[in-house]
Amino acid sequence: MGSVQPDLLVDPKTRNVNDVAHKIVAVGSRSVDKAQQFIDTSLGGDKTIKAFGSYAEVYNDADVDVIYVATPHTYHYENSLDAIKAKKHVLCEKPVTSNRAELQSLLDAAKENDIFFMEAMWTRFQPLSLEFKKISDSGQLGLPISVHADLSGNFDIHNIPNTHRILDPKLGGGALLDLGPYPLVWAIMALYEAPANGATNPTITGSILKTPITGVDCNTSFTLNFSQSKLAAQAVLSCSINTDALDPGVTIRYEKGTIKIASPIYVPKSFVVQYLDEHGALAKEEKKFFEYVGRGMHFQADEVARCIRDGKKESTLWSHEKSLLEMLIFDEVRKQGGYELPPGVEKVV
Ligand SMILES: NC(=O)C1=CN([C@@H]2O[C@H](COP(=O)(O)OP(=O)(O)OC[C@H]3O[C@@H](n4cnc5c(N)ncnc54)[C@H](OP(=O)(O)O)[C@@H]3O)[C@@H](O)[C@H]2O)C=CC1
Ligand SMILES: O=C1OC[C@@H](O)[C@H](O)[C@H]1O
Repeated sequence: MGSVQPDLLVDPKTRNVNDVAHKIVAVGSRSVDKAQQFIDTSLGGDKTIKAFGSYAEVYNDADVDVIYVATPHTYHYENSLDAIKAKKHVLCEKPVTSNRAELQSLLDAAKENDIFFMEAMWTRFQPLSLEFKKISDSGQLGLPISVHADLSGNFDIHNIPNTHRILDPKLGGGALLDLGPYPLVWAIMALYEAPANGATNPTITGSILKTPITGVDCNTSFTLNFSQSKLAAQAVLSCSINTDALDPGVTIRYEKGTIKIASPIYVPKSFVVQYLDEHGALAKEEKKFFEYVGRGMHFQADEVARCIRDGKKESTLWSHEKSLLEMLIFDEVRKQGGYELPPGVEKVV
């Protein structure tokens, strides 16, 4: 089961949104009882929501416009493809697929079927991120020089079953695919999207330490050099499944200042901007706080609704190009780190 649904119940007016609204029409599960249980426990028992015992029934329901895919990573490709073939728009959880080839195949199918498709990179749409982007891109801090970002989580890997999605290689287990999208989204926002970079791809170096429990990546770090444009900047990114997250989780240094993003970096509630004087000493510090009703997943849902209303097939803020870059980076880091998914798991290679 996914996690965007409870946020869809929040009145959009609480976040000053008046132009779009959301309605949960159906919940699909491999078990109808589980679908009904989710409706009862997470969606207030709303009798108007249909409980289906298969995903196909959701894809084929005439009242459904958009499918939210929130199965384990290695099922995103086939679930999204089935939805697209049924002519439904798709919001698919991160990481969007197991590899870049699967994503390209999905994007081809979305184009052929004239369907909107977006990876659920919810962090990109939060008000904090929009405010961060204004400051970062304005030039008031000068050019960005480096991004240090980490997302780790202690999943108690010695005590959870090997079949847990975080440990099972068949489900794309490990740190990179699950947690890696979040340090990466900050590097993409600060560096890839920086006006001076002009959407130029970085060079990629990755290192992986695997857990002997199942062989998935336990501690992964990757660096991205953005130096083929007017920018000369480096992102140093990391993720682990056996330790807690750093706080602040993201530090971005610029020629004339620093921005520190509070943990958790997937839904931060504050950041600090430090302005340096001409001697490099701290001249001024500003802290910005963000509050809203809900967990913060509704902002991406608003984007999906607006794009579909306006006939768009992709979001500008989290475009297909950015998801493709993400998968290119993850493929390369897994290659350099020697983490191969079991044969047959990747449906397109
Ligand atoms: N944006 C965010 O903050 C978050 C995003 N995620 C993303 O959402 C996805 C799902 O994560 P999470 O909910 O923790 O995962 P779970 O392991 O809890 O699986 C979610 C559901 O997927 C269904 N499912 C379908 N096929 C399988 C299978 N072979 N094995 C196990 N479950 C299967 C099950 O539903 P059923 O039996 O009802 O069909 C299950 O309840 C991941 O890709 C993750 O990256 C996760 C957490 C937070
Ligand atoms: O998307 C996510 O965000 C929070 C993490 O704890 C979780 O494992 C991940 O899937």
